[in-house]
Amino acid sequence: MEVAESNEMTLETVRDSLIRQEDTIIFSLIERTKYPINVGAYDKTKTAVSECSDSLVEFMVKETEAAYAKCGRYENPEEHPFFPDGLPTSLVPAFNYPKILHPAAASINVNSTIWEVYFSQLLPLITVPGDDGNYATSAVSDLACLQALSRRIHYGKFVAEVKFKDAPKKYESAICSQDRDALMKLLTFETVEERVKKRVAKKAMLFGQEVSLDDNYDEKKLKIDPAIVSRLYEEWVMPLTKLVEVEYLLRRLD
Ligand SMILES: O=C(O)C(=O)C[C@]1(C(=O)O)C=C[C@@H](O)C=C1
Repeated sequence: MEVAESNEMTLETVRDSLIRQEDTIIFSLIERTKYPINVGAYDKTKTAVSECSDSLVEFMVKETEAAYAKCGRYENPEEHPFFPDGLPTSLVPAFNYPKILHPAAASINVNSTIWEVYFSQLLPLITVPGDDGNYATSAVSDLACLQALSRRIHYGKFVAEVKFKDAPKKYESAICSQDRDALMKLLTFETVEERVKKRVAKKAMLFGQEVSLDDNYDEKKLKIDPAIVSRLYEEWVMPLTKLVEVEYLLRRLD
């Protein structure tokens, strides 16, 4: 299957986009740290929404995504809903997005894994225990984090497309034999990953600093632990991006 030229996308430009997206992710995580974990927002026994028995956060995300869908957000190949079933159709004129990806890309959505990892592992690391009742505000903040992470992780489709276009021969035999491990090896650049981990830690330190015009403030007090941000990238963000890359490449010759 032929896919259109990658409209000037290169490995450098897709990596630049991933670097820019780090800022969005780190700022959204910093926002979420303002509130304690507020399990009430996720616990169906505490805040289940009466009509549908969803947790508050599920309800909010579904309702928000329905509005986004009507505005055409999910027509954009960079955007992926967390609850794709039964979304309304877009009510706005279609925009002609450049056809960069293989059509099979549309079937790849790892948001259910991102959701699970975010609430069970990531959130407890970046928040303090406790409950201040700010459930709706925390849930809005969660959605911002989830969307930023989802966009970054699914950007793996574009990274994989550029890698494939740059060196189709390198990937073809692993794709033909549907060899996930071989694909994973081929697309991994350990030195790049090391730089990503260091850079996100540095950004977390810079973005999370107190800024004051007074002399007596603690400039070492950080809003988020840079080591945790680095760990999130190492353990979840990069592995899930690579999972998306593998899933994409497996279908690239369909
Ligand atoms: O930059 C790449 O080549 C990517 O595929 C992205 C990424 C990442 O998630 O940051 C993933 C795999 C590589 O090993 C390095 C980095």
